[in-house]
Amino acid sequence: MEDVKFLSLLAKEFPNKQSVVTEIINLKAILSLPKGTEHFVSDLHGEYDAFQHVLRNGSGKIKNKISEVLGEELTAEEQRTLASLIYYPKEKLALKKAEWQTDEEAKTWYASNLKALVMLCQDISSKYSRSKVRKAIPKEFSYIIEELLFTPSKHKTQSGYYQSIIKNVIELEMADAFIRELCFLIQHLTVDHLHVVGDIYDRGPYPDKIINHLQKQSSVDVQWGNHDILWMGAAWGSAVCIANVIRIASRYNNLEVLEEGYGISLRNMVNFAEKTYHSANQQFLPRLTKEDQDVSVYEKEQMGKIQQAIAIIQFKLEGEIIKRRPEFEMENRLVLEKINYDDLTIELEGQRYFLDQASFPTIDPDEPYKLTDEEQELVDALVRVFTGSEKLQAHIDYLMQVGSMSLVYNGNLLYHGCVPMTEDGEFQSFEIDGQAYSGKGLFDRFEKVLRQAHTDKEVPSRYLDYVWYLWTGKYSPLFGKTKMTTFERYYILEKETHEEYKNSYYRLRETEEGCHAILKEFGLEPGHSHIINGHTPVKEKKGENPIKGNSAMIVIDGGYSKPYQSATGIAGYTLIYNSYGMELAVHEPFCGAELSVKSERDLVSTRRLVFKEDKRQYVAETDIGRALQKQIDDLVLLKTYYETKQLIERY
Ligand SMILES: O=P(O)(O)OC[C@H]1O[C@](O)(COP(=O)(O)O)[C@@H](O)[C@@H]1O
Ligand SMILES: [Mn+2]
Repeated sequence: MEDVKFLSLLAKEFPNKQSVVTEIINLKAILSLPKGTEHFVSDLHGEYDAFQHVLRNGSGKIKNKISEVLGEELTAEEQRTLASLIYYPKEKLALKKAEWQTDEEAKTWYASNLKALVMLCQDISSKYSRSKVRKAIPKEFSYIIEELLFTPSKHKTQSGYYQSIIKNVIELEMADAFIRELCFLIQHLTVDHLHVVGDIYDRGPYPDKIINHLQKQSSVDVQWGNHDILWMGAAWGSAVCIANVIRIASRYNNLEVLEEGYGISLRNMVNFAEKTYHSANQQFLPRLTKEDQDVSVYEKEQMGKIQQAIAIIQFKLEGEIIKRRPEFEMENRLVLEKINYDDLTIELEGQRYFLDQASFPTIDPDEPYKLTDEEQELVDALVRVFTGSEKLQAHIDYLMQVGSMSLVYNGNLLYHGCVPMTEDGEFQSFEIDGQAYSGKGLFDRFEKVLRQAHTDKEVPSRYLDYVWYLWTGKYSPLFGKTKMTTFERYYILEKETHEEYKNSYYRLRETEEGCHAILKEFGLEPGHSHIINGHTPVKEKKGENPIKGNSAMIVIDGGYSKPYQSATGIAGYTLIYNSYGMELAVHEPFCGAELSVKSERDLVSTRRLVFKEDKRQYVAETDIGRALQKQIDDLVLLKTYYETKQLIERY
């Protein structure tokens, strides 16, 4: 019965045998195209410019293509110049223009570069169906680009057809705009699908711009990271998530993203901090990068006071949650009640520590977690502005739409943090609403929790406590450490108290056995499948290897976050998976678009092969291919139906 219903629906779209046959031919042609290129990035942490750069050069893939297609016609230097033109067409054209002495020189340059771009575009687009390429071509030049890409080239080349189009583009002074569009088309077509393995937010200046950019891309998915969760919770009205968001923004001199990016005024916050804290403890001063040289002493002090004021609010709000949620087992984070407010010391795990530069003007030692009236007012107002920011809501809605806790895509498993494990390699269980979950089940249950908190957003959802747990709880698949020692790092000089011990997962993932157990848990066959993991910066400098478990896992924490680059020694990794196999690209710190264009460096230092396919992969072997095959099977059924009907009608 269901089948009949389905076929009659399908028949509405394909009303006769001819239309069915045409569609089957079309779909079968797509199945025989090479598998599209997947690009994996992670831990972008607001570094929009560096992220843009990686997208523009396709993690080094564009340079590869140039050498493949034009290696015999262009010198190495010419190839570098062409690559840099493709990454930054506007900037490169401006530089070139300043170099030309005569019109002739300009014309020759335009002619040869346009020819090279067209050849490249032809090659790259040959991997896609015509309709897909057509959708990617900018309207303004669609006719010319389609002519150049789709007309069989042999005799057109001979007859001077291409040359004539190119000549006219130059003479009609359309060359600049045309070059720009061709370059963007090449960038766009080089990668078919983008995976963002979490942590778009925090530490860097422009997470909002990253999301704006992702929204414009056609094929993207996101695996939520712990920092993204914080912003989700904040958008849904979790006061404790809001406090963390503001604390981290002031810690990294990024309050602008709140004020300008999301229209969230912090005026009351600033006033409160200035009035309540007379000077900032050194540990609360912002962590600045090279770009922040012009921040004045006054501004630093002010950010320090904000960080301090909001950190205390955060510790109080955390205390309330920990008390009402004993199942979170976070009593060790009830720090404010462990303080001796007379001599400013704290007892942690049987040891007494002095609190450095501490002052707690808003804490009542008898009720340390109680917000003062002023703090309460401030928090209520912040919840109103966060939940009222349309832009923030739109960005978080988008993350909910394209995101998930984990993803299985073309046989690979993607997630940001970890699959919590016990010391002896079992999947760690955690109770949600009184029921225990572990492994994949835990991921799925947490995803449900988040979707519930998202739809509940009119009333502060009771699930918000779990949203915060995902940020910081010891069995959170997005955190993966025993505790977050924020308090200790602000107030205690003894470094041993700052230690955050990693879940056994991080030891077990080094082994093939550990990785295989995870793959199986998520329904994948060890062997061909890989785990793509973000979250922990790989310290290359100390000899750590991003490829783990005998190549079953690749950790691609991008290391985009500038303050973390001194620890990793590089600017992180990205991964490319195309029809020939999987390759890891190692990036150098981004030096800014201007310098990159001038020096013609693409900043991909090395590439490492993760694995090579035995034979080239085609769309038929991908998830999309399998879905298309299912459509073909249905259409074949419909075709048989039309044929049978014809026969019956005939006799
Ligand atoms: O470097 P900061 O700003 O002090 O942040 C450190 C905190 O960030 C975390 O590493 C979480 O952030 P990541 O997801 O980027 O690792 C915590 O474990 C740690 O307490
Ligand atoms: Mn993370």
